[in-house]
Amino acid sequence: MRTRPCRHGGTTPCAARDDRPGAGGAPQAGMIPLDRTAPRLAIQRQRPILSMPPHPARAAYFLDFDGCLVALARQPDAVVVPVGLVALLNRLHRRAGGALALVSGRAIADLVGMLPGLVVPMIGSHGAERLWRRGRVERLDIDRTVLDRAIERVTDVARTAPGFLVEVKPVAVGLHYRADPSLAEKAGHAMSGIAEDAPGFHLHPSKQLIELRPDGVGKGQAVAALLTEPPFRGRKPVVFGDDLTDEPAFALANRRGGVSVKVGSGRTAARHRLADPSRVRQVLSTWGRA
Ligand SMILES: O=P(O)(O)OC[C@H]1O[C@H](O[C@H]2O[C@H](CO)[C@@H](O)[C@H](O)[C@H]2O)[C@H](O)[C@@H](O)[C@@H]1O
Repeated sequence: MRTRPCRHGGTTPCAARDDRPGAGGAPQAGMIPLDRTAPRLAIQRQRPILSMPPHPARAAYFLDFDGCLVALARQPDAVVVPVGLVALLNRLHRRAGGALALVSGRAIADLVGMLPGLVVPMIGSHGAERLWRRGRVERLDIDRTVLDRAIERVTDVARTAPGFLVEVKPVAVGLHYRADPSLAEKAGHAMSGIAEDAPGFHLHPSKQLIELRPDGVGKGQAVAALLTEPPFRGRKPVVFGDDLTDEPAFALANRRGGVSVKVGSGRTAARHRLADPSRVRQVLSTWGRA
């Protein structure tokens, strides 16, 4: 294993790879299966997103980060935040009367570090963390002993191949294999074994990453909870995301008569699709000025 640490405590060399579900994000042996109930890709039935943008006074925006607002990178700390992204988000947040939140799988500390000056509420670690106002992170209580033991074991697995990278979060741990997608199956088996000895946690497959995260968290629940509180309450959810973790939030937006937007290719329950993060930023920028 190479010993260049990433900011999350992991080590590995990485290279950008294909991120379509099925190209590393698809279930591998030992991994949680994809949601088979999600509709097949049906671009022709998806509506153009700008035809009827929701009025910012009636919308509540929930925005995913990696692969949605910013392009995916070879490893978590190699992501490039485009100039103007923070200003764009702050502007739309203002236009929406504060009803805009980042909803990410990342740790909040990571998001805060990458987005200096951002004033919007944040959901982190797939819903296990929340930053309502800058400076105070609410975090789910977990069994620290269980997680620490799992982190040790995931780190041991990562030592077996240079293509692995461990991401340690305050309440979760992830094993990345973007540098070597052929490690998907090995990662799946190893993480399944670790999850068996981690009561209170479950596996969550992501893009060339498998995470062990606390039970009961997910973006669907996180968005539903925010929608019970002002300034989100009573508004139509507008959800943007690119990954499996975003699907429950898409489904919620659909149920509540909101807008769901999948970024990139792959099966989804979302009713709209945009090609990539640069299109997402264009659309949000237009909405922020409208
Ligand atoms: O919910 P998100 O904001 O999309 O976060 C999901 C995970 O994103 C990060 O991993 C992904 O992006 C990395 C950087 O582009 C990439 O190297 C990796 O392969 C992707 O899986 C992040 O590191 C995770 O903590 C998030 O859960």
